[in-house]
Amino acid sequence: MEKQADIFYRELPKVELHAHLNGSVSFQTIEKLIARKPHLNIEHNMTAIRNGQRRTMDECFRVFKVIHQLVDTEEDIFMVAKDVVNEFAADGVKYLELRSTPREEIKTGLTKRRYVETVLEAVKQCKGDGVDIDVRFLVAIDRRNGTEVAMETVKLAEEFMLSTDGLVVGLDLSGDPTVGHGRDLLPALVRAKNCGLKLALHLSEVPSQLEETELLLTLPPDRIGHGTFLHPDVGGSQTLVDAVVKNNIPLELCLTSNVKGQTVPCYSEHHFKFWYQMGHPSVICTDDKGVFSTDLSQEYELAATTFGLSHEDVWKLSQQAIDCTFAPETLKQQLKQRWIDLRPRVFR
Ligand SMILES: CNc1ncnc2c1ncn2[C@@H]1O[C@H](COP(=O)(O)O)[C@@H](O)[C@H]1O
Ligand SMILES: [Zn+2]
Repeated sequence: MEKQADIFYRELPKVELHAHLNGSVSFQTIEKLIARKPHLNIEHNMTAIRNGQRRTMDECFRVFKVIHQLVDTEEDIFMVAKDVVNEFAADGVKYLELRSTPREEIKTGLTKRRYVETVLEAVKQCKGDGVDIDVRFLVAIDRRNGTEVAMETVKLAEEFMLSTDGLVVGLDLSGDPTVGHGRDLLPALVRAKNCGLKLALHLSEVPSQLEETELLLTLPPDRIGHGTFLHPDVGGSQTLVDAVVKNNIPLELCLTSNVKGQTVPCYSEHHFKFWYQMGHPSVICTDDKGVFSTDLSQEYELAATTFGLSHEDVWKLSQQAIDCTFAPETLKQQLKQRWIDLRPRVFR
């Protein structure tokens, strides 16, 4: 991260709903990982995209491969998860839904189950340490791994949902959007939905996925990641927009991620404008704060300066995000009270 957001945005209580664990690893944590694994010869410029730089989606996905090389043991995952949770808390995030793809690393003996357990242990330790943030977890399906792995992942997520006292709340569908087809993953997603897992799906992140998007919208998902190419001006369709509006599906919008990954030409052309103007539930998120060198305060500030939002508009935006969480009703009420309590301090 190169520049800090204005104090208003940092003190604003925030909800983060779209954060991939390994994309959220900070510069400082990468330093520690590089020191643990000097033989990999990994340098900083291979793990983060600085301000002003742009990458193709393909290049972005190569960055994740590098980070995965650095994060391949239980100890690494534990440290990464703890650091990421602490960093979001330090940035004023009061409620975080973290997502990550369970990985198996034969070399280090890591299993998918241990992977998830380790992340959850880190989250619990943060809670025990009194870190001021509520965290929930979404198990991620990487779309490039196909039908069987997707089904396995859903079964794992289901088990964790039932055994973790509400810490695991849902499922994410992510991975390189140019690889694979949603149709192959539909049975797994249907099963997830039927067993009570909430669905947060990356949808229409790249152009020309009308058919896949239409199909996945029939589920329907509980939230949409990006939805960059849903609306007709960019090759989507009114039918898709209508389906999203009719089902009132909130969008998770990640400005810097989309601009640096070049699916959106510049901030002012971000589809935030389209959905926000319609009054559709839109939640500002980071996606990968480490990889894209940002944080949630900066993303709120960017949205405000780009689209001329007042402090009052920004406050409403962060407050309305509470209703888009997968948190139980009691926690939503607690969060709303937190916002009321914190308001005088933010607007002092
Ligand atoms: C830039 N837009 C994006 N589009 C789609 N998937 C993305 C993504 N950013 C991140 N991921 C998904 O998250 C993984 C890294 O975190 P975890 O190892 O799961 O914690 C990536 O490998 C990819 O599957
Ligand atoms: Zn994402």
